[in-house]
Order: sequence, then structure tokens, then C-alpha cells
Amino acid sequence: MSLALCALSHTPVMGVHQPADEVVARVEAALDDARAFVADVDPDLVVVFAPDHYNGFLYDLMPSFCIGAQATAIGDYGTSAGPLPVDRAAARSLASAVLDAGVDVAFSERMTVDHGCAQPLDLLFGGIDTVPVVPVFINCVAEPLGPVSRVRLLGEAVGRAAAALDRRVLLLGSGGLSHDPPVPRLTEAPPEVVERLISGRNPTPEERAARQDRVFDAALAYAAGTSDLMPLNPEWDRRFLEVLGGGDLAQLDSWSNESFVQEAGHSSHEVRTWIAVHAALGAMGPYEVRSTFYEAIPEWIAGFGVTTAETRGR
Ligand SMILES: O=C(O)CCc1cccc(O)c1O
Ligand SMILES: [Fe+2]
Repeated sequence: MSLALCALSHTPVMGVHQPADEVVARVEAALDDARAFVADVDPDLVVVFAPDHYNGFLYDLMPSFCIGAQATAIGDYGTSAGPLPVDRAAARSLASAVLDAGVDVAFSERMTVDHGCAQPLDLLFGGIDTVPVVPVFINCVAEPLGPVSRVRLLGEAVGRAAAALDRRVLLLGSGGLSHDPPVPRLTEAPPEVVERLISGRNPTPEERAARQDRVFDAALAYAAGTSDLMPLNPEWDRRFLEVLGGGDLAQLDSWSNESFVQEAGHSSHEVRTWIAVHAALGAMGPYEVRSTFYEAIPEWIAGFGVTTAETRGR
């Protein structure tokens, strides 16, 4: 058995409105490093920890965490659509081990995932259907959210269970870092938007296009400096990455949910996926970061990071 880690930011604006050529080249080089790392690991199972943006998980029933045994990607923002090749037996075994460990993860035989899950698979594997996966949803946007300590415990439980599978497992995290894109919030949205957050599954193609265009327009304004979206916070991002690299993840338990929002924006909660993969890898002993990249990219509304890591000594 072996565990390896790759965590990366996602952003729907990638490839649509590009930053300067040299920024794109640096990101491409970081992704090349990550792809080489993943090719070397040659995983036969990818456990992908991903948030959702009111596509698969809405307020009709919002779990904190959910493991999928069957899952379909919606193909938003040009990411791959269709069924994920979920290893159902592995999904069941991870879910029961996590429940045994005292973390009340939800379980789905009809999970829907969006770009949060599909984009990292597209970027690293060239599609969503090239390697068996187990998707693990982590609620990162729909307040109220539990404390990050629970995400750490989820990650540790998944890591121990994944290590017991006797497979070459890649722990893949998707999201963050600091960013505050225009995602509506239940407590502030007008009634028709609230209704969409509760029961707006399967929008029409026109509704989906309008939503995506709003995000693209917001990115253009943000890059032009004419937006009132909160700025990225590269200092916060680097501090966060340093804690993860150091391996003492319990340090994050004192970071309040409010502090994430105030310092790094609402969607910085997406770093919950990074905490989970590092906790999962760390559950089997000390780890070493193999490559790390960070750049604040306003054009993509993203504190953009790419990290690879594996168990020390491997
Ligand atoms: O579609 C949405 O609701 C939000 C899209 C979105 C935009 C910028 C950065 C992200 O991480 C992200 O997910
Ligand atoms: Fe996101």
C-alpha cells in the first residue's frame, strides 16, 4: 500500500480569461510537475476531496461530508461531464471505516459533482474516466460550517482506511486558497436566489450559462480593479501552506471560521480539502512536500496553489 498527495486550486476562469503569458507558463510548469509526480505514483485509486457550488449539494439536505459510491459530473464551465468510474467497494469500505472512527460522513449512491471535482481530474489525468475514484464531498460554502478540526479528523480517518486498502492511492484535494468569488449566501440572497440554493438542481442551459457568465464578468472586473470583491491574500495563503508543509495540522484548530472569511474570503473555506488530504497522508506517518507552487492570480479569482507530497522516505 502507499499514499501520495496532490492538492490544487480550481478555477472556472482558467483558459477563458487568461493572465499574462508568463503567469500561465508558470502555472503550466507547476501542473507539469504535478502530472509527473502523479505518473510516478501511478495510482490505482484516487480519493478526490472536493467542494461543490450548489450543483450537487443544496440546502434541501446539506451534509458536512459525503462519500459517493456512484457519481456523475455535470460538466459545468467546460469540464468533463458524465459518470465517474467510482470504485464502489472502496467507497463502501472507506465510508464504514470513517463511520467506525466516529466521523458521521454521509453516503450517496447518486452523487452529483461539479467543476470542483472534475477540473483537477481533467488537469492531472486528461479526463474524469481514466482511473478509479472515490469522491469525497466537503461542504465549503453552505454555512453553517463545522470547525476545521472535524475536517482534520475526517482526513485522518480516510487516510487510515485508504492505507488499509492495499492500493496505490492518490489523495487529491481541490480548492482554495484565498478567494471570494460571487457565490450567493442563504442569509443575504434575494428570495428567488434562496429558492435556487435550496432546490435549484438541474438549471436550464440558459440559466447555467447566465450563472457562468456572471462569474466570467466578475473575473474581468476583478482583474481590471473595478470590482468590490475582496482582494486575494497571498500572505495568508503562504502562512497556510507553511502550516500544511510542517505537518502539525492541529495548529489550524484555532483558526476560526470567521477568520477564514475575514482574512481570505468566503471561498477560502475550500482549503478544507487541502486540510483533509494532508491529514489523510499524515495519518500514516510524517510526510514530505515534493513540489509546491503558489501565485495570486486575480484574473482567475484564485490564490492558486499546487502541492505534491508523499510519506517521508518513500
Ligand atoms: O460557480 C461558482 O459558483 C463559483 C465558481 C468559482 C469561481 C472562482 C473560483 C472558484 O474556486 C470557483 O469555484
Ligand atoms: Fe470553487
